[in-house]
Amino acid sequence: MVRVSVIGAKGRMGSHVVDAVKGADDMELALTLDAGDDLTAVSPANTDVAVEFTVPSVSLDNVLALIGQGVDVVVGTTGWTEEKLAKVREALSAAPHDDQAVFIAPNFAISAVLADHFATVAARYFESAEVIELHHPTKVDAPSGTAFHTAQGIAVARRAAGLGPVPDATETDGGSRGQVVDGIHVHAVRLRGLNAHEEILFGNAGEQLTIRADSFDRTSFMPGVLLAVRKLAEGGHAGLTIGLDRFLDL
Ligand SMILES: NC(=O)C1=CN([C@@H]2O[C@H](COP(=O)(O)OP(=O)(O)OC[C@H]3O[C@@H](n4cnc5c(N)ncnc54)[C@H](O)[C@@H]3O)[C@@H](O)[C@H]2O)C=CC1
Ligand SMILES: O=C(O)C1=N[C@H](C(=O)O)C[C@H](O)C1
Repeated sequence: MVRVSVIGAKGRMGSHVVDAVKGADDMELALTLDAGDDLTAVSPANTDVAVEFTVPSVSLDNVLALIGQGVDVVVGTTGWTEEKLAKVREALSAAPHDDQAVFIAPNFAISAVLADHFATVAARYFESAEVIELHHPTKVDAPSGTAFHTAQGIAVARRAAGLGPVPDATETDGGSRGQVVDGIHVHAVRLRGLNAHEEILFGNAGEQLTIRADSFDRTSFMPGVLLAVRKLAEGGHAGLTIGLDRFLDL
């Protein structure tokens, strides 16, 4: 049995993870912690894998603390920058065990992971590309971690194909053109009734491709979370791994 502790267990995602772990035949729920709880309670004596879904402002500190405790960590919290990732890699290089693993995914839903993947495939064939993410109005960060990751993937693919900047004649902009991530405009919608959605728009003269992923319910993220837990528990993923695509045969 894989012993799983959940950090952020009272949150929207954390509470779903608690239920998913309880419902998995090969896992048992170890500790459930939330704001104010002491992470040093999590250790190899009680936990094989910790799952972290909290808020971007605290996630790095939590992950560093869990590495120090010697447990593998699956992270779903957003807000990861290159600087933060470098701190995780540094902590892992000084970790208690050589084979210690941290896995971070901007999105655990198969629809979103595939949309992201298809976008990187499509990117080199189109002159224009923009990303629109649409979420519930209780989300604290914008743009979504997924949209940020998608835009970066498109930008890398465009550069590799020798494409220049996206065409855009805008001269006056009060913010309507969204946030520019690596040259790709990303727009964030917050609307009651939505959960987590992303549209990736590609355009050429006279044609358009739209790739859209919809997570209507947080249960959509749970198979991906459990897959990541199983992958870390079986070993062979030492260090920092980013993106569920790494565990799918894409
Ligand atoms: N990777 C993925 O597939 C997904 C990622 N997310 C991301 O997961 C994160 C959490 O989202 P939600 O669950 O909707 O947020 P939420 O606000 O419902 O839950 C966050 C939880 O973390 C707790 N918390 C705050 N500080 C803490 C600390 N220092 N230690 C332990 N717990 C602490 C809060 O009390 C709360 O219970 C966000 O960054 C969100 O973007 C959300 C959905 C899917
Ligand atoms: O806060 C959310 O809800 C979500 N957060 C993640 C993100 O920012 O990409 C994943 C998904 O979009 C839901």
